[in-house]
Amino acid sequence: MLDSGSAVALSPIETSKRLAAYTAVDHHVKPEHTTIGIGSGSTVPYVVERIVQQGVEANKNRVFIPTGFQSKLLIIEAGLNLGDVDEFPSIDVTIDGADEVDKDLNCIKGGGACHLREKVLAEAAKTFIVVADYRKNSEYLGTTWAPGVPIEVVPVAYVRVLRHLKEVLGSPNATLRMALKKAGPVVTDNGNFVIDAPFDREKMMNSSKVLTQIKLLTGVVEVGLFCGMAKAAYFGNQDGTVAIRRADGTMEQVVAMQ
Ligand SMILES: O=C[C@H](O)[C@H](O)[C@H](O)COP(=O)(O)O
Repeated sequence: MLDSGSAVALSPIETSKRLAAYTAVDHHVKPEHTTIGIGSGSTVPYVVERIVQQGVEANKNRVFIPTGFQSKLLIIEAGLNLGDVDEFPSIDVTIDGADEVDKDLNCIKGGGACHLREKVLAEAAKTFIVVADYRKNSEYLGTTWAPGVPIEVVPVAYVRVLRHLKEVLGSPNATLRMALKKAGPVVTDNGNFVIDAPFDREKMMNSSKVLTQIKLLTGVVEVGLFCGMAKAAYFGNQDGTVAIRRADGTMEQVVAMQ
């Protein structure tokens, strides 16, 4: 799982993900960091790959905290020390993927239904960094990520929440996320369902308001809108560069180290 960077030729998209992940690790996972949050999705394996490349000595006293089942396996398979956020509630740096990131670093997350634990680890971190390929780099949320805002909801409340989203909050196409290789809905690592709720451009331009409105609905556990949380986002580009967008408004384009 973790040898994708060496012998196998990567597709342009995978190469972009790897560029972003490697650069973010090089910039933010430093020798003095001992607690590191590992996010979910298809970009994060490259984060783990780069951390492993820092060597056994660098990693022997570090603890890695996963955001779900997938990242837990990644940590174990890489031979890194596994911890949990209830034991390590303060994390030096968390690096995670995103489904879309806007110009102010607000993110849609939860395409893999992991956004509850991801948000816990993002909040627990002194530094929260996002890594993604160039397709996720948008001016406004909802531009390229069509399914909508992922919402984790307790099963007993999903019908009520869906109705409220459609009839009151202005998301007429909100749907319960269905599993692909199982009959019935996607069930999260926490035993809950996921609703995907698309909103129009005008609403998504004020994503913190959308977040607050949804979060107030009874039965909603967490919303896949991460507003004002990321310190920086790293986007791997097709030309081999990485675009870095920081929370302080600065932007930079760097040539990535392989
Ligand atoms: O629930 C899943 C997460 O929020 C992922 O971090 C997100 O879907 C991005 O995944 P990928 O790196 O595969 O695009």
